[in-house]
Amino acid sequence: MTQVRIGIIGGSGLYRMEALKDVEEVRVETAFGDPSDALIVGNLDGVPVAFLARHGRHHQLLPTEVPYRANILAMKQLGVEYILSASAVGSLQAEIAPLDLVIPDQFIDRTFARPSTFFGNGLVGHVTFGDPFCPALSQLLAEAVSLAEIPEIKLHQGGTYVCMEGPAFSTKAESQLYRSWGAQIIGMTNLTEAKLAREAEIAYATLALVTDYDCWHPDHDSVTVEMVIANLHKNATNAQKVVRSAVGLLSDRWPESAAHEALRYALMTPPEHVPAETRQRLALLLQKYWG
Ligand SMILES: CSC[C@H]1O[C@H](OP(=O)(O)O)[C@H](O)[C@@H]1O
Ligand SMILES: Nc1ncnc2[nH]cnc12
Repeated sequence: MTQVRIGIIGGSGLYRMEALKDVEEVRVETAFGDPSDALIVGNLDGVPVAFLARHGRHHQLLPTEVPYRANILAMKQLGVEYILSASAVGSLQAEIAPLDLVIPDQFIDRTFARPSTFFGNGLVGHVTFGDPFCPALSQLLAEAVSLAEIPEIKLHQGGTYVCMEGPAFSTKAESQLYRSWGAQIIGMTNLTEAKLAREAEIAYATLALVTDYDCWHPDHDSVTVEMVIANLHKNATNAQKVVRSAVGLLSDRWPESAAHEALRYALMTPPEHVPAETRQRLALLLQKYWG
């Protein structure tokens, strides 16, 4: 199978990368089912990458329905070591305005109806997740924003992303609660993806595109899909420029990441006590340590 080291996951409003050349649609089957869509393998300025539309190319999958495990495992099967994610988010703070960019560094997990681990079925593992985004990859993404020279776009480096279950947006009481917790942005997808990427030893960073003020701001209307889409259309081109320059930087540096060794001290169950079927299903993640 084609091998690529860089994966790109596009969220709401980013269903394809226009600058991708020599594209091939790869239907990847995984032990956790089919990914959201075919992976689009091609090259960005000569660098091989694999692109995946998180909700499917026609946006058919709810945040709860996205097959996150299959998506991450499909990336791993292609050889991906770094994932750049692009996501639409609401702002929970006045100084983070619609159309701004945020590179988050923390999460608060409010999801409750989706699998978020590869472990279980006789294999217990606990990965370190204190820094849920890869700091080196996030720093590189910030440099890519400067390199992309996007006029009048403000970048916020760092920030806490509240990951809610959805699909309905938050109530005002919830939105105020998250503000009181000091969180900066809100979305419905990234926590699950980042956790699974960590378990798969893939470095993960997010470029968050702010589309709205959720529903807490007294001077702005509550978020609607129409609002999100209108703002995404305005900055989807910017997102692609940033991702493109990030891929260029990444292919020069291939930074070290603690994520690449995340399973070294995470596996609790001795291999001889793990059911053969579970070992088989997770072979790609375990083979480095268990042969
Ligand atoms: C269309 S608004 C809500 C939707 O947008 C975000 O998606 P993604 O993270 O894939 O860009 C948010 O998480 C919700 O899924
Ligand atoms: N306000 C919001 N809440 C949750 N997810 C979002 N995605 C974009 N805006 C959002």
